[in-house]
Order: sequence, then structure tokens, then C-alpha cells
Amino acid sequence: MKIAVLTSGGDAPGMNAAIRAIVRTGIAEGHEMFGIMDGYRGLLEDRFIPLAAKDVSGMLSIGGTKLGTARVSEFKEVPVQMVAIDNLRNRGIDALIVIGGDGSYRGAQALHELEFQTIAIPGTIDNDVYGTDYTIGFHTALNTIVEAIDKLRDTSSSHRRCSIIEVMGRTSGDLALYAGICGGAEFIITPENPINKDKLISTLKKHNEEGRRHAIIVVTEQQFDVHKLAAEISIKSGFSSRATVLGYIQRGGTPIAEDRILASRMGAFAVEMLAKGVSGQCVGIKDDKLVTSPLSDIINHPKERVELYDLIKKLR
Ligand SMILES: Nc1ncnc2c1ncn2[C@@H]1O[C@H](COP(=O)(O)OP(=O)(O)O)[C@@H](O)[C@H]1O
Ligand SMILES: O=P(O)(O)OC[C@H]1O[C@](O)(COP(=O)(O)O)[C@@H](O)[C@@H]1O
Ligand SMILES: [Mg+2]
Repeated sequence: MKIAVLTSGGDAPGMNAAIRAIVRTGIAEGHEMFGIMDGYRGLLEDRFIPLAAKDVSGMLSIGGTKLGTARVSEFKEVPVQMVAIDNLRNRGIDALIVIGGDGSYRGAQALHELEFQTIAIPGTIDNDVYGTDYTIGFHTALNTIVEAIDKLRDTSSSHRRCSIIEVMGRTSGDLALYAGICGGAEFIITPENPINKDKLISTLKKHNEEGRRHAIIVVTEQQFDVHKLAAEISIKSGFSSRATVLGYIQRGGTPIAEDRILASRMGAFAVEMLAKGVSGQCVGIKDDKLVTSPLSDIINHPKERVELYDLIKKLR
């Protein structure tokens, strides 16, 4: 087979490890392998590159994606998707592997519906993909955030301050939730667990009166203005507060071992599934086993984390 791979949406640590596994597994199994530059953008602009085993040397430990990535809003339109299919067919490509998040999955599903053999691999720091316990990049971003929280606690407790840390995740609270548990946060505010501001302030007032030396609040992005919240907490609870927005720092960096293994396993598995004729499916890991699920079931299916939110309340 001729198999092409692209990375799409926000880059995630471990995407390169997945590309490497795809190319090396593909070649070992007798396939011809191609990379497409800059996600769906390069697919529309016919930017394919042949990939030999040596072309993916030294990639395992590098963050981001060597194939480049993009956000391409027009890819939602069927005539635009048809251009992509024409480019794939004109090059004689038999199948496509899309590495990306929930948005990229919709593009992959569209290509499958247009009868092009397509499989997807979850690559996003957000961990917002149903059908897999974890996405490639999530654990590395989580580690980066936990390190940041540990540092912020040092300075917060030195000054007796409350520290608000804004993390990424879009509509998914997983980064905030997991980082909050690891970092001993008093409060975790996410789209799934919105703020009760009065309760937050009254609890912080109590903690301040008890003489606690610090408080940590982890917040998913786009919930509210964290700097304004810090000012309000300082005034109303008496617990002096500061906010830190972690931003892109949490998306880059060398993938940790967990993401390298996950990416290597998923990449190799995706190639094997394509050779079996699988299409319109995404690769996932569930209870440490590789699985596939139909893309049509995965899209629009939120993850539930009730147990972990209950844990937070006990540990506060
Ligand atoms: N409904 C859709 N139909 C087709 N393609 C889509 C759709 N939604 C998103 N995409 C494509 O996937 C790309 C990446 O999606 P995005 O949500 O930005 O990142 P991620 O895949 O990491 O979640 C988008 O820029 C677009 O090209
Ligand atoms: O790269 P941009 O366009 O600034 O987007 C930021 C978004 O990308 C992410 O880092 C990753 O999201 P995706 O995987 O959906 O692309 C989000 O957490 C964040 O909201
Ligand atoms: Mg996404």
C-alpha cells in the first residue's frame, strides 16, 4: 500500500514518535510511506514528501511535529475535502493516517465518508477525545504543568499567597483536573466543574484565618479573566492572590516516556489496521489495550470524570 500521514490541530509532544513508528512499521511491512506537510493545509496544496526509515531518525525525543501542523477552517466544506481526495488519488495514495484531536477527527471522518480509507490517532494535549483513556501529549503537558505548580507553590507559601494557575484544555478540564490533583490544588475550576465564586471566596477566607501559608487554584482557560479573579479574591477573602497563565509553555517540550510509548504503540497499530482494510476508525488505548472505535461514535462524546472531581473535594 501507499500510506500517507499528517499531523493536524495543536501540536502535541509525541506526535513525532508516532510519525516515526508509522513510517518504520509501514516500511517493515512492505508499504510505501509519505508525509504531508502542515496538516490539511498541505493536503490541499499537494505537499507530499516520501519518507524512508532514515528520514525519521532522531525524532523520538523531539517535541512538536516535524511534519508541521495547521488549522484550516475551510476543510469543513465538502468541495474543499474533494480537492484533498483528488490530491491523494492523483498521487496513488491508498490510505491516510491523521494524527490530531477532536477537530482533526471530523476531517478524517469526512474523508472516510467520501470513501477514502482513513484512520485517526489521538494527538492533543487536551485529552478531550472519547474512545481513548489518554491522548498522545497529554501526560507530557501534565508534567510540565505540575512542575510549574510546584514552583508557584514555593513562592506562594513564602509570601502567604493564593496562586491561580490557568492551563489549556479548551472545553476539556482534564489538564486542570489531573494537574490539580498532582499539585495539591485547593480548587479546580473547569468547564465540567464550574466555579461557585461565593463558596471559593468564603473557603479561602477561612483558610487565610486558619493561617494556611498558600492556596492553589487551577483553572481551565476561557472560564474567566484570572487576573480579575485574583484581584477579587485578594479584596474579598483577605488572601493575597496572583494569577499565572501558563500558555504555550505547556504545549512544547520533549515527550516523556509515557507519551513515547503510547505514540509508538498507536502508530504501529494504525498501520496494521490499515493493512486489514479498517477505515473511519480511530485508535485508542483502553485499560492498556489498543482498540479502534468508529470516528462517528467518538465525535461529540464528552468524557466523564465524576470520580476524580469527588476526590478533589476529599483532598482539599
Ligand atoms: N467539522 C469539521 N469538518 C472537517 N474538518 C474539520 C472539522 N473541524 C475541524 N476540522 C479540521 O481539523 C483541524 C484541526 O482541528 P482543531 O479543532 O483546530 O484541532 P484538534 O484536531 O487538535 O482538535 C481544523 O483546522 C480543520 O481543518
Ligand atoms: O494554537 P492555538 O490556535 O493558539 O490554540 C490554542 C488551543 O490549542 C490547544 O493547545 C490544543 O488544542 P487542539 O489539540 O484542539 O488543537 C488548546 O488547549 C488551546 O485552547
Ligand atoms: Mg481539539
